Amino acid sequence: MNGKSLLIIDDEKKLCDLLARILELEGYTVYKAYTGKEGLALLQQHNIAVVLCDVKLPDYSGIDLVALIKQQKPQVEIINLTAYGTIADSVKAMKNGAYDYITKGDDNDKIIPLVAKAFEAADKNATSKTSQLPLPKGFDAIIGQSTPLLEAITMAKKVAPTEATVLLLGETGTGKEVFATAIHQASKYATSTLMAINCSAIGADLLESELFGYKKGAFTGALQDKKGLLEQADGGTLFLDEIGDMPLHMQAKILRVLEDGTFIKLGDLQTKKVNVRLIAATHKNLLEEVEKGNFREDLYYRLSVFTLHLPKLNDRNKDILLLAEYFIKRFSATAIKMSEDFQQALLKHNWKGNIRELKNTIERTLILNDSTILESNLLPATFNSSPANTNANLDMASIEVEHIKKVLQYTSGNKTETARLLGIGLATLYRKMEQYGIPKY
Ligand SMILES: Nc1ncnc2c1ncn2[C@@H]1O[C@H](COP(=O)(O)OP(=O)(O)OP(=O)(O)O)[C@@H](O)[C@H]1O
Repeated sequence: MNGKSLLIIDDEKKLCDLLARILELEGYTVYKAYTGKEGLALLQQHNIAVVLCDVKLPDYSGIDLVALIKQQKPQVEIINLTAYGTIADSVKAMKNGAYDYITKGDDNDKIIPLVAKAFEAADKNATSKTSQLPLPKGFDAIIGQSTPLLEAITMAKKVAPTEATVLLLGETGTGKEVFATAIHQASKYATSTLMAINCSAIGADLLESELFGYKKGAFTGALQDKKGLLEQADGGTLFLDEIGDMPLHMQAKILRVLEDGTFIKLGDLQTKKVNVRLIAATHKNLLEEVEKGNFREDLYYRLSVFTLHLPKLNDRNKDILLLAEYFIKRFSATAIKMSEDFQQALLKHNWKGNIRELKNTIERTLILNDSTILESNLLPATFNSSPANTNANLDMASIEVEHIKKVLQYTSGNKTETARLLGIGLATLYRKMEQYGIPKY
């Protein structure tokens, strides 16, 4: 036994048992589940680091399940098992954070090394949680000194100790979740938990059962009663990210929670009451969504009592270098400075992905960097307007190969993470790996 635990979720019992035997012989402790629900329950009960999961399960789509597992246990790595014809689904699942996928029957010899790699990545996830710098908490985690950001912080500090619902508006990567966490931590609800869910990441049915919970027998596969996030957050805060994507019928249920704290579990007849503070966020213009009929007007007015607008990074230029320095310290153990050119390139860039993009850019640059000074040539091509090396395509290709390999090594072969750091789509990464003959692991 190597003491490492994994979970196989597959409704094809024979295949599930066979895989379990193969992996047990490798020394893993293997848990088996034939439905998504059983799998989720086992994940809560045991210290499981890697999940092998069928893409098509009787009660869940594997794509939704990946998002859900990643949301509940971000350190866990998931390998999808696909049949021919469902590879497109697997690529979607990887976008939701799956580690990799493997074709059933065809790839048996690949399973063992892939599982070993996934365990390495899961270990890394677990340890990276405790990075060199102790992570600042609450409002201290919000880095920046620009006027629009300081104004947002002042407002957030005022509303935090109250019971008011807060609506956070801002483009992707502007720090809505960071603000929601800070508000929770500075509130009386901080003695209980902050539960968060992204309403756009999972399908409508799953979102409903995750939020409101269900009674045993409410639908096929509801084998036992399940508490929803609302109940789990009782006494604490529920953060509804991307609320603009919540289906209309669920908006009605959320409105009721806001009005009197009550809701009904799926398959239940009785009303439950909770004391939960709601924080919602969206990058959408909710008024426009109201006009289009996609968002309830009454919920909009209920939510927008206290609205906080988070500024785009380009509207807070003063913070770009401050944030860059902060991320350098977080990601690097040694003292590293930015050259003047590097700083200018950061200041001139159009940060469409806002702080998330800046954070990823710094992380990527540090991987490539071998010196104590970050130079602008380490930045992706979109940052440098200087004429590119026109010498030969071959050179560019070999640089690209080296770069992809370096990042793959850094992420222990995690393709989703690699694509994220490279700033390209997953399908593009796969295409490039195939084109350049870069081994999958
Ligand atoms: N002011 C800040 N100081 C330090 N880090 C920040 C700040 N704002 C955001 N970040 C970091 O940037 C990344 C994106 O932030 P966050 O997830 O809060 O954005 P978001 O607006 O919720 O994005 P999305 O709408 O895509 O969910 C996170 O890694 C977060 O830690």
